[in-house]
Amino acid sequence: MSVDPAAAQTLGTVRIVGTGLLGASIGLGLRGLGVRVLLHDPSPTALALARDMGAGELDPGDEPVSLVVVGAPPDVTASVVRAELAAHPNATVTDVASVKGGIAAELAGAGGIERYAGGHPMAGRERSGPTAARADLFLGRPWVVCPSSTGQAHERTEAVRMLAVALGATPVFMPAAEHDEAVALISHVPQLAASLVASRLVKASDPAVGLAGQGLRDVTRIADSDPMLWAQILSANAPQVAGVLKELRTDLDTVIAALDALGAGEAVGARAAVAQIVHHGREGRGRIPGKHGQPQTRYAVVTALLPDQPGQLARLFEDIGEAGINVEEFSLEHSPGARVGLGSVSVLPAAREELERALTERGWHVVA
Ligand SMILES: NC(=O)C1=CN([C@@H]2O[C@H](COP(=O)(O)OP(=O)(O)OC[C@H]3O[C@@H](n4cnc5c(N)ncnc54)[C@H](O)[C@@H]3O)[C@@H](O)[C@H]2O)C=CC1
Ligand SMILES: O=C(O)C(=O)Cc1ccc(O)cc1
Repeated sequence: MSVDPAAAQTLGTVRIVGTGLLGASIGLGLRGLGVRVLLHDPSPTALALARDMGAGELDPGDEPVSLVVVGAPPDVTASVVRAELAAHPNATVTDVASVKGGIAAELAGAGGIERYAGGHPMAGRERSGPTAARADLFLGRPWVVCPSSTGQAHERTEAVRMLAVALGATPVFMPAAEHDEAVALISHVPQLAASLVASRLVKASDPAVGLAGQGLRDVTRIADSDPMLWAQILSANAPQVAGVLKELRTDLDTVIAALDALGAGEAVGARAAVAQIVHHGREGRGRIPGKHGQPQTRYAVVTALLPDQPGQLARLFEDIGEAGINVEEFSLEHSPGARVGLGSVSVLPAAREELERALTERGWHVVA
């Protein structure tokens, strides 16, 4: 999946209201395709940062726009959409809020509602604000489009579909209620599960936490998310999320009962119950689209062992630079007290072999 300059050309001038992670990422992606992007945010800092990052220009306020994208927090999205519909009487207005049903209900009967089609790119990060924005955030990701009525004019939903296609996403048309049920299961409960598991660590002993490996990091990655944003998302989708959690509670009760039985020595059937949960988990994970349930790989990752000594990171980057390879992303995994860290260098897939060879030649231990 790649960006689509032809789709971008159909968009006309795009106004982005709310220039945080999502708004600035959309701006960056569209600017890269030559679209005129006008930015607005009540926070002067968020606005200036998005402009400085190249997400668009400050909206002078007197230019006609074809499409307005609202990237504001969920709890103000409906009122911002309403104001944008009124201020831009010919524009299509869309938003990117994570929950759609409440916004659709709040907007029922609003002036110009026939020009609004909600959206939700299924792409994000655990960081917020324009400095976390990236033009390639939406590549290969679903982008849900929720028409505001069954008979909505094609040109309105088409404008939102083209926005998604331009940014390399896959548009998926879905009614708001169906969307909200789905995201409770695939996004909101996983967020809570990550937060609940990570919360168990707060009072854990240092030696226990020191044993942490990649499994714990994988399971808790999104526990780093913004509490304010998630309080809004979870409250906007409360009944749907609670429904999934109740099913989860039934499963939890089954595992707890089995483990209690094992602990008490009355173990007939208990091992089977535990194995069944793990088996079902494998079955469920197998249903996640993408290779082995992983998100589509944009970059190849080469991991090198880094001795825990001053200057090693600088030496690694110098060696990569000398090899003429561009680093797209970098992460360092290092457990306190460990004598080595793992430096993961993300590069374009075509550069992977060359990087492995260059690092090995320069004495680095590249981890398979
Ligand atoms: N963070 C994520 O991973 C994802 C978030 N979303 C949705 O995208 C929307 C934006 O989220 P983020 O970009 O992560 O948040 P963010 O916190 O990075 O950005 C939100 C921006 O909206 C601005 N804002 C606040 N009140 C406003 C108002 N009344 N009018 C206009 N702008 C206002 C803020 O100043 C800030 O710059 C939310 O509705 C969220 O549900 C959707 C997909 C993924
Ligand atoms: O980081 C991830 O994997 C996410 O799933 C991020 C995310 C957060 C909120 C959304 O509404 C959509 C996507």
